[in-house]
Amino acid sequence: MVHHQNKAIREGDNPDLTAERVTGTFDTHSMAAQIYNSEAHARRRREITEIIAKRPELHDTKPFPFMTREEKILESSRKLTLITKHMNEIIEPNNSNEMFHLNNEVLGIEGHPMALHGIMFIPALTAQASEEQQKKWLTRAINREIVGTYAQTELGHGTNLQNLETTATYDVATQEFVLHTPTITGLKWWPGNLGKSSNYAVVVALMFIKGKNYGPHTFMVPLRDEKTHQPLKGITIGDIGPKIAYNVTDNGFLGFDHYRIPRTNLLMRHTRVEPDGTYVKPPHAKINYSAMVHVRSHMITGQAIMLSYALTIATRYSSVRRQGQIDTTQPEVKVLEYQTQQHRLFPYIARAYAFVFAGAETVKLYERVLEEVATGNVSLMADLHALTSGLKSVVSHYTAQGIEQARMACGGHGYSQASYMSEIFGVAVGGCTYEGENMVMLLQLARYLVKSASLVKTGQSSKLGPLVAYLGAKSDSTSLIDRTPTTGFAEYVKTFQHIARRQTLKAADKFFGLMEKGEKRPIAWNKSSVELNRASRLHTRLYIVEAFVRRVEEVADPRLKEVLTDLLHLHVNYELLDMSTYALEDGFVSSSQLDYVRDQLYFYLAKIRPNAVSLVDSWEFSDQELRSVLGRRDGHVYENLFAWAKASPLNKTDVLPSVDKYLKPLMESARASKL
Ligand SMILES: CC(C)(COP(=O)(O)OP(=O)(O)OC[C@H]1O[C@@H](n2cnc3c(N)ncnc32)[C@H](O)[C@@H]1OP(=O)(O)O)[C@@H](O)C(=O)NCCC(=O)NCCSC(=O)CCCCCCCCCCCCCCC(=O)O
Ligand SMILES: Cc1cc2nc3c(=O)[nH]c(=O)nc-3n(C[C@H](O)[C@H](O)[C@H](O)COP(=O)(O)OP(=O)(O)OC[C@H]3O[C@@H](n4cnc5c(N)ncnc54)[C@H](O)[C@@H]3O)c2cc1C
Repeated sequence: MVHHQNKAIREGDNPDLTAERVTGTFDTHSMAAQIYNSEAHARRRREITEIIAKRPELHDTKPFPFMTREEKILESSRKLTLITKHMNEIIEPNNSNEMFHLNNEVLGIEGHPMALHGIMFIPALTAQASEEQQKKWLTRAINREIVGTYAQTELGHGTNLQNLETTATYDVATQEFVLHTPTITGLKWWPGNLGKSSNYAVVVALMFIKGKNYGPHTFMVPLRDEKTHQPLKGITIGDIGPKIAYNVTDNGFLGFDHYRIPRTNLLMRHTRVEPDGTYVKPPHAKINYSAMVHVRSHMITGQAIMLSYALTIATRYSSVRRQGQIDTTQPEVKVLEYQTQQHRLFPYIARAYAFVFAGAETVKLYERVLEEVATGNVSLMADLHALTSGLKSVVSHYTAQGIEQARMACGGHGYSQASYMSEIFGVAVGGCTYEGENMVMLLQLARYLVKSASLVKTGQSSKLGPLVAYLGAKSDSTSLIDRTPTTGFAEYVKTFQHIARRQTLKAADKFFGLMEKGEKRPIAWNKSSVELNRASRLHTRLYIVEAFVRRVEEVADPRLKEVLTDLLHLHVNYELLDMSTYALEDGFVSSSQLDYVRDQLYFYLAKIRPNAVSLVDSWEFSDQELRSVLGRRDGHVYENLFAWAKASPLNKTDVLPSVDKYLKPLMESARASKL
């Protein structure tokens, strides 16, 4: 048996796809170890996939698009129960990476009844509950004796947490907090799994003590009777209805009618309220926002994975889809031969790699900050908040764009739910909104950038943190791209730094200038906000490039290094062209340099072409995880599309009741009236 570099090759596969895999120049298992940050993790992913493949009870009973929402929820609950029961046979206990993979394989991306339990409820209790509170609730939550969510957003307010309407008013006499929803707009609205699944929630409410508003605080709140699952007295609760996607998750509404909880249900690791109502403030004003920072840190990787789902589907399909000719004397070509198709897909393949590398760095920083905050050191919280605010916005935006490009790259079949593209898009694009609407989060990063710009302007550049140190450096007079013999990325990085620095300082100038002219700070901020957000995007895109460069520098295997270097070349040239307005406007990059950048882009599209399928195969998504007929590993698309269509519920009978009831009588009466 021949050992190929691409480990996805199997006998009997579509020969067009096998031909693509044979040309791969690197070992896809080794690349998976880069993507998943260690050989051990990549291997464990494969082992988990194999275990699941052998357990039919963990497979979908029919394709998701053929199920109603109720059926999906039932099916997902069935599988969730099974994986909870057999968890220790499949994954290492409490290994969140393995749990994430297990969930993606078995439950899929549409959510499940405990989605928010894992991603926000447990992290909120871990970071914000005191040790005593953790003994009471956290172990039960981890054991899944109770199911919880994170209830913050309201019908009338999501972004602006200071204006939430849900109040938690301290009653000194009974040592209780009274939770209350004063209006319809104060109803909690959106929290995942709040509607039907959860019996507890970490609720965010404005805390009032003796008439004083202490702002948003987090409370552990029982919602439903643990035995009957009926809503408790004083609680109004339900599902908010179907959404664009993510419909297995019961996003919900919740209202409180003077609902009492003990004082000790305020999460008290960092903040306390004494029995007499004395407030002990936390070491950082935003420490209660930790569950949001948790998701923002992890969702970068989650988004990269969803982008890669779509790219795997589109790249594999483009290798088996033949349409038209390039040389009219030759047979029809694979659509992947078209430069336009490559230009549509390959830069996003590069972005997906860039995002997953940036995501890994973000999680590392998050874990460090988590440890430090637990010991009372909050010094890195602002940096982490700025970084994750920018990354969640930029990455979710390009992920949604990339998925949509991948869908269109599949032509008509991309529009069929057999491709699964619409669900992937729908779930991923939610990331532009949840955990802080993208514009709003870019503006959070802009606050940090403006402060940094002001250090530069006042000659205090030495005080800049490592993420923004480049703002204090001097630019060359022009970019040296194509003017130096170096083959590295230093000139590109310097060019991105120049662009981000110039835009940041310019936007800050605009803001400070407006204030100097007498505008109040918030008005000046609003009038500068488009320019400020441009700066935030450029800063974040620079960070992503740098994270990519750092990773490529670390890679030792020469075959991996070569293909990752090709991808990085593609990335920097594509990014620079995409932001060429900024590069050209002060003459830092000339139009002839941009011609060079364009040529480089086309060169690397062609160079990557033989590795395209191996680059997407390296993510090692199983067919079960991808849930896409077009993206099948074996490339047998057409026969399976036909089988999929035949399985459509509409094809159960030859004549639909709607035809019997309406169309037949309509046609008959039309015929009769002609007589
Ligand atoms: C930040 C706000 C916009 C404003 O908040 P405030 O009004 O309180 O701020 P102020 O104006 O008073 O002060 C600003 C000030 O505070 C600093 N700040 C703000 N936040 C933080 C923070 N978190 N840390 C540190 N500092 C912070 C800020 O920098 C300013 O400092 P300066 O004054 O010095 O400039 C706030 O209102 C806000 O955050 N709004 C957004 C609301 C929001 O995000 N809501 C989220 C609700 S929960 C939700 O949406 C859940 C969705 C979950 C969906 C499912 C997700 C599934 C994803 C799965 C991914 C898993 C993948 C795993 C993969 C893997 O890892 O393998
Ligand atoms: C799939 C999904 C899952 C969710 N899960 C949860 C959950 O589990 N728990 C939970 O509590 N919430 C959840 N949410 C809610 C989510 O966090 C909020 O919808 C999100 O934070 C945006 O807030 P908003 O809806 O109030 O938007 P708005 O703030 O009303 O945004 C509307 C528009 O106003 C703009 N805007 C608002 N404020 C400003 C500003 N200061 N400056 C400039 N522009 C501004 C925005 O950019 C946007 O264009 C979920 C939402 C979705 C879509």
